Amino acid sequence: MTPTGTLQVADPVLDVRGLSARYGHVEALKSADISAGKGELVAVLGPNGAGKSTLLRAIMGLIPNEGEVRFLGNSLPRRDPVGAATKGVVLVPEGRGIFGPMTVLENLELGAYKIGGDRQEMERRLTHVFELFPRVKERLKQVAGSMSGGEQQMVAVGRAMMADPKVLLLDEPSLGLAPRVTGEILETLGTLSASGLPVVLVEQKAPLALKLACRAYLLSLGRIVATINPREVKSHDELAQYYFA
Ligand SMILES: Nc1ncnc2c1ncn2[C@@H]1O[C@H](COP(=O)(O)OP(=O)(O)OP(=O)(O)O)[C@@H](O)[C@H]1O
Repeated sequence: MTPTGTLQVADPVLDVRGLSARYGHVEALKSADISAGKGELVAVLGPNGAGKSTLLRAIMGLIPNEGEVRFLGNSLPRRDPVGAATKGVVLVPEGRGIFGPMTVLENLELGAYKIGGDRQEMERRLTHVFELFPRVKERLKQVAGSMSGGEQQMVAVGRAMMADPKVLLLDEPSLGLAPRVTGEILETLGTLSASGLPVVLVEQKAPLALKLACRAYLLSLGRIVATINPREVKSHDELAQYYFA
């Protein structure tokens, strides 16, 4: 796992400028700027309640927001999550959001609902998911809710890939998972970004995310307080000043 890319993105696929969001009186996100270009995996780090999930929800238009989200050079409408997903901005939410009573295959096929009855395209996308997560292929008929947490996360990422994303947003995919399976999933995200797909990874486990990311944004109390080049972080203690500020 090696960091790729640079701190400057010339032509970002996703370019978030001055994005703010509030819940009632709580200003959860304050004028955040982040970007992700082709082949980049960028991490969003920060302690509990820093605003990481809010940032992803605001990018998707799931919550009221101010500011601008530019995607492939055009502004996304402020509150149109379905439109954003249809264009290729795809979120793997915290908690995975898979449909427990449905089979693994049904969950995956739902991710590609846009293509309708095009079986050939469906098979092509499924093959790609099986290459990424061979274990998923072995469990296609299993009810998704009966899988382990790690397997469910693989299905969640797989379902997002079935939508043929142009940028992939993930909210703490490692939550509650054992280190080995977390490593497997993060390594797959590294493979995806190396193949060109921009990935925005919200993660509390900073050391893991920094191994993969070309750039990390540190959120604290709703504000991006640092943009980090992971290659320049000598020890995790350097980040602690922001976590405990
Ligand atoms: N639905 C909501 N209603 C009111 N306040 C909320 C809501 N969701 C989040 N908040 C508040 O907004 C702030 C940011 O929350 P957010 O979930 O974005 O943080 P986070 O960095 O993702 O935290 P965690 O790592 O614990 O998931 C917190 O103060 C939180 O309490």
